[in-house]
Amino acid sequence: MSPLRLSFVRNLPLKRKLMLIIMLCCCASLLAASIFFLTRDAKGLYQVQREDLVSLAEIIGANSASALVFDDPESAQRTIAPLASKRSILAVYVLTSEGQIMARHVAPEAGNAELPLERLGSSPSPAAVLAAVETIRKTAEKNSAVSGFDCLVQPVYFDYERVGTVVIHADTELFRKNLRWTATVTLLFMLVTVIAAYFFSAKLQQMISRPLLDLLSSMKDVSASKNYAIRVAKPSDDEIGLLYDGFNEMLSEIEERNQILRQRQAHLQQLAHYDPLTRLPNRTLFYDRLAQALYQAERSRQALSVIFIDLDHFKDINDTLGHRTGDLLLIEVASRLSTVVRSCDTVARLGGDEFTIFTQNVVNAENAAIVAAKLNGLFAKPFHLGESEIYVTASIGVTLFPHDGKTVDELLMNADIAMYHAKACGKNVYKMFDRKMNEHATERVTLLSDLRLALERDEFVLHYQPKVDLLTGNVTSVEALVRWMHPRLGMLAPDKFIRLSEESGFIVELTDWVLRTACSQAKKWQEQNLGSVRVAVNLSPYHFQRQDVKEAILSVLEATGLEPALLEIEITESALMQNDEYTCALFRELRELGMTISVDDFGTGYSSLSYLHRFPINTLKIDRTFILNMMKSTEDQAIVTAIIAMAKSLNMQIVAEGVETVDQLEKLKDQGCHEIQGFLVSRPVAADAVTEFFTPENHLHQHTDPAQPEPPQGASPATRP
Ligand SMILES: Nc1nc2c(ncn2[C@@H]2O[C@H](COP(=O)(O)O[C@H]3[C@@H](O)[C@H](n4cnc5c(=O)[nH]c(N)nc54)O[C@@H]3COP(=O)(O)O)[C@@H](O)[C@H]2O)c(=O)[nH]1
Repeated sequence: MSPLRLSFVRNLPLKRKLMLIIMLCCCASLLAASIFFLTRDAKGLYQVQREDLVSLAEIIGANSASALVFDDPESAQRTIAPLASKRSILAVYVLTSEGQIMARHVAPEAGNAELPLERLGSSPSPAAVLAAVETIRKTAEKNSAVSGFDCLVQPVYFDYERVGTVVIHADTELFRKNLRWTATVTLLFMLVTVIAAYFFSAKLQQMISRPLLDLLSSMKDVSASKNYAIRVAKPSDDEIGLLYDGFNEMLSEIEERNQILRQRQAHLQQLAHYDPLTRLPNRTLFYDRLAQALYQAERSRQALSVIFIDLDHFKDINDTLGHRTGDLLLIEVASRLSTVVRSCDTVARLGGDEFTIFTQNVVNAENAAIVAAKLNGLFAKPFHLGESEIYVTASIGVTLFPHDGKTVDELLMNADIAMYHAKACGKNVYKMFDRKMNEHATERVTLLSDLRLALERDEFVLHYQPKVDLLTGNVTSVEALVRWMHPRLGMLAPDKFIRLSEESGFIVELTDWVLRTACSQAKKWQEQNLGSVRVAVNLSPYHFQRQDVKEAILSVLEATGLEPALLEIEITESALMQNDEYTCALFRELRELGMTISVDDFGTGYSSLSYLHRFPINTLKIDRTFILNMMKSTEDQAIVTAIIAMAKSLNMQIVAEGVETVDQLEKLKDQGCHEIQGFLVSRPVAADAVTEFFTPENHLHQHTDPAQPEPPQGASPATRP
């Protein structure tokens, strides 16, 4: 079959295909059966006719044998005369063995038939007769029943000797009639059977195709409705039933996968839009909601406030009490913040300890300030975090739409700027945004870009402040304190740029510079025969985020040639607690190399006695706020006493920072403090002025005036009486 036909069949609907197959099979088998039976019937009919002819010929032969022997044509003619009444016999000839026709009977109906012996004429020659008889015999052997007549050549014997031949021509009409009848019946039977087969196959194809079509329609339903909970009822237990089972199983699997996908999608949605720790909306969702709220507010001409909240000293809490406590604090803060706002407002966590809120339908700035004050009040009560109870404050910045800004970015930036101002104002307050604040922010950005160039331009300078032994009055070491000679703003103190350096990551480069400059200066002093002047360098907590602090310090020592024993590392209490395993190991190594490790601003952090004990620390420097207040506050006095006692019990050296008055000095002496540092001795001075600390006349006992200003670079310590 051509490929075109095949594809035509292949593309037929299933029920047509089934019908076609059934009908083809049925017709083919009927045809084969009909041909078989028709052939068999034809053969049988022909056989009967032949047998009749043979027995007739034998009878004629037997009766005409004596007539042939005795050459009696009349007797032979009489023998065949009764055949005239037999309509099926067309002609009968009795021939002598020499070829003479002794008797003949030709029926009138034989006129149409081309009888061979009749074609020879009325007196044929014996040879022609014999030749014609031979032809008839050969024809008879071929069973030529369809040539219009049948013939038979039968030899006649007398005493086992052939005496003649009987030739019979019979009419085959009856045979053909019978055959036609059989064929007609067969055809009719075929027709009836085909019709029956058609109806039967129609039923059968329905049995097969209906469930398949039903399944197909269910599939379409599922596909259109996307309802994978649909199940199809199995019509039977055969292969089609299995197909239904398979379909149902597939739906169950899709449903199950969809369920998982939905869960994952919901989870992703949650992750994409919510902060996993506090479950508050995250930055993305906050931006989105704020954008929508701004759109609404603009249409309804209403005001809206955006509030930025940043926890004060959150890093210290994280570093000292651990990240778990930090997390608990954030969760608790989130829950407190949510109590203040209405359901139409949004509280979000932007990241770290930064929270944002927007409140809708704000009547005026006072209204927004009330909310900010309420938020501020949330931090008045302590936070119970596991076993700890701590007080935490927050700095809050508030900005208003449309007054301060119109876009999400603008408003968030303003609220952030206002929050920074709240921090700068001593923290634990809220500040309403003011356009002037922008100028400060711009200044900050300018300062940051200046900062990056300052190293190249050699704008940093170190001042040194001495620490004096209270027993001997001698200077034990000098602390290197950086200053920035800003080309436009003049001499800037570290509090103007250290935090900015830390936030921008510049602190690493700056600390490297301070370390290198301080060490090479200390080496110079040594070479100037001032003796061994130990120099103390402040390391920022951010500096410890690099893992090669030790290598950086050693390479500076190697480059400058300073002995490790002449270097003191100062680190704040909060930095000490951060990354404690690493810091502890680092300090141990630095101490083993001979360096001194001091903890700066001690008392402001949260370190416990047991915690401190684990660190290889040489010196504790009591924060200057305690020294400043110790004369008027018994509490601060008690803290100073406790710190001194604790340090002594841990065999640590004690330095009191910020000593400005003789009273403070005397008190500290009484308490058994080892060293002091402060304006009473000297303000930080330029490197050249340091030499004076080491002359005998510049002894502690001569220092009296704490109020002198910080001297210009190169000036000598102004504290000498
Ligand atoms: N990471 C780094 N931090 C540094 C570096 N240089 C300084 N700093 C830190 O900056 C903070 C401010 O320092 P500074 O303005 O230099 O102030 C120091 C002294 O001037 C001041 N001081 C000393 N005595 C008195 C006093 O009697 N009264 C008074 N009101 N102030 C006084 O204290 C500062 C030194 O303090 P400390 O470091 O805690 O010993 C300051 O925290 C510096 O640490 C740097 O290179 N890297």
